[in-house]
Formats: sequence, structure tokens, C-alpha cells
Amino acid sequence: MNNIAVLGAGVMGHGAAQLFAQAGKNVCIRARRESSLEEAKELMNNSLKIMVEKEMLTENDRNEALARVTYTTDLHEAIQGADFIFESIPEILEPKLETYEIIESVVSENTIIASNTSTFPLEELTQNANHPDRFIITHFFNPPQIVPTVEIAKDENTNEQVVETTYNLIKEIGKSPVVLKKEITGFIVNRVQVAMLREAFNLMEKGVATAEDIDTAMKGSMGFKWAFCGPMESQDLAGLQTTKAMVGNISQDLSNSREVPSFLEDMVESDQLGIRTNQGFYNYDDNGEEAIRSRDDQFINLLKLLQQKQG
Ligand SMILES: NC(=O)C1=CN([C@@H]2O[C@H](COP(=O)(O)OP(=O)(O)OC[C@H]3O[C@@H](n4cnc5c(N)ncnc54)[C@H](O)[C@@H]3O)[C@@H](O)[C@H]2O)C=CC1
Ligand SMILES: O=C(O)[C@@H](O)C(=O)[C@H](O)[C@@H](O)CO
Repeated sequence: MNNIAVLGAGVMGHGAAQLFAQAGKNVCIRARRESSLEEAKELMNNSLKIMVEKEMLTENDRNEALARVTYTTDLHEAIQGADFIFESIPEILEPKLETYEIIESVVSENTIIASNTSTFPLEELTQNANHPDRFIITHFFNPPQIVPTVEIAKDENTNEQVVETTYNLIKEIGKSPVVLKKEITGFIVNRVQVAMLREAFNLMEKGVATAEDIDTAMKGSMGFKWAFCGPMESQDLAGLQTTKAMVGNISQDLSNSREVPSFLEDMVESDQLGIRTNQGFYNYDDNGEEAIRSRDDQFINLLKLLQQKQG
């Protein structure tokens, strides 16, 4: 697994390309537009600079990682000779299926095709596949070059050798893989995240708290705790009799909405997309460049602490 193709150079694709390159892999990243590739190159360079500043990497590591990445707008060129194809294009099913169809017409049946999808189960992703057994889900978290967890989802068609090879590759690049026992839409983390977001959006709609209030409350509590003590371990430390009372006393009052809240629909419709458009739950004036720098600076400090704990 030395030759990695990364399809999509956006929020996740550029970070994944950087991560694989840092781990010594040859990476070819593809986007449809040169401008996307240029932006990805700058984002990778900025991220690697912070890692050098934080003494996670040497200047030589940074230069060698950048030298391992090639850029193309040609899909065939990107996947030619790839051992492992990491698909990270937008979370829309049709373009993913169209991309897989092209890939399968070019590569050998042994080439692993991994999707970074946030939600789609393999059953949907492989519905037109010639060789569904070589597809797998490797769900990284933003930013992938820093956040440790990678969820690996398979289904009954997935070749066990593909699972083992993928698991070993994810470990080799320094991540913490979690293989789901059963496949389910949204896997583990995004199901828990969406359940949390549903309630957070409910609190905003009820006027109980603003987005900033919620961020402050969560960062200083569960965000603080869960980096070192997960939600289940936290219950053991709290006392499960209290957990039982909390769940029993609150559950019936939680939102049971099955819809995207209208305010979120309106924000997306009016191009309030977050850092990409300088407006989301917060306002920006630099397309989030400072927010990303601050995030990476703090996340790398946390990563160092976690790595010290792991020894
Ligand atoms: N943004 C996030 O925080 C996370 C996203 N993901 C998943 O990763 C995947 C990519 O998400 P992002 O990086 O956020 O998307 P993005 O929109 O930032 O980047 C998508 C990239 O794909 C390219 N692209 C768009 N349409 C294409 C097509 N039809 N064919 C080929 N390339 C195309 C774009 O030019 C861009 O380079 C999605 O499946 C998403 O659910 C997973 C974890 C976190
Ligand atoms: O935070 C993340 O990286 C993950 O929860 C995701 O997969 C989501 O796409 C997220 O980025 C959007 O909430």
C-alpha cells in the first residue's frame, strides 16, 4: 500500500493527502479544477508549517511530505497504479456512484476503494459495483491530519482481506481505527453527533441558548472530558444510578424531530456555509484561515498530550 489516490481536494481530501504523504506514501490528489488543487496545496503547506512550529515534524519531514504529493485534474491519471483509492468528494450519492463506475472500469479488481462518506452505508455506495468486495468505508474526522479516530465500516460483501489491509494501513499512518461490528447509516460518531446536534438545534429554536452558548457549554464539559474519558467511562465515574435517573428524567423532553431544522435549511440556501463563505454560526473575514490555524494549534497541543498518555 504505497500508492494512494485521493479523490477530492476539499476540506477532507487535502488533509488526507497530507496525512498519507507524511506517513511516507506516494499520493496523487485529484480535483476537477486547478484552483481546487492550488488551494489544497496551500492548505497542506500551512498545516505542515504549524506541525513544524509545534515540533511534530522537522522541516525535512515537511519538505519530503510535500514532495510525495502529485496533483491532477485527470481522474484516470490519479487512479492509474493506485493500490488504495480514497474517495472524498461531496456527500451526494450520485457523483460518488459515477466516480466508482469510472474507477472500476480502469483499475484492477484488487484495488481497494475507500469512501470517506459521513453517512452512506456500503450497501448504497456499492449498489452498481462490479466488485463490491473491495469497497470499504474509512471515515476520517476533520481535520484528518490531526484527529486520531477513523471509523472503518464493512458489510457482508466486504472481503475480510480488504478489511485487514485497510485496518493495517490506517494504523500505519498513525490513526486509531474503530471497525464497526455492524454497518449502520452514519456509523458511530455521526449518529451520536447528529443526536447531539438535533438537541442543540432544538435549544436554539426554543431560545434556550445561542450557538455560542452551546459551544461554550459543551467545550468546557463534554468536550473537555471526552478527550481523555469517553462517554461510557464517564458514566461509570459518575455512578450509573445517576445516569439512569438522568436518562429517565430527560429523555421524554428531548426533541424527536426527524427533519433538518428550517433555520439550517435557510442558512445553506442563503450560502451561509461557514468558513467557505465567511458566514455560518459565526462570521469570518479570512475564509477561516485564522480559525483553522487556531484550531490546528490547539488540536496539536491536545494530540501531544494524548500521545504522551499513550506512551
Ligand atoms: N467536511 C467534513 O468535516 C467531513 C466530511 N466528510 C466526508 O468527506 C467527503 C468530502 O467532504 P468535504 O471534504 O467536506 O467536501 P468538499 O466540498 O470540501 O470537497 C469536495 C471536493 O470534491 C471535488 N468535487 C466536487 N464534486 C465532484 C465530482 N462530481 N467529482 C469529483 N470531484 C468533485 C471538489 O472540487 C472538492 O475538491 C464527503 O463524503 C463528506 O461527507 C467526512 C468527515 C468530515
Ligand atoms: O466532524 C467530523 O469530521 C465528522 O463528524 C463528519 O463526518 C461530519 O461530516 C462533520 O464534519 C460535519 O458535521
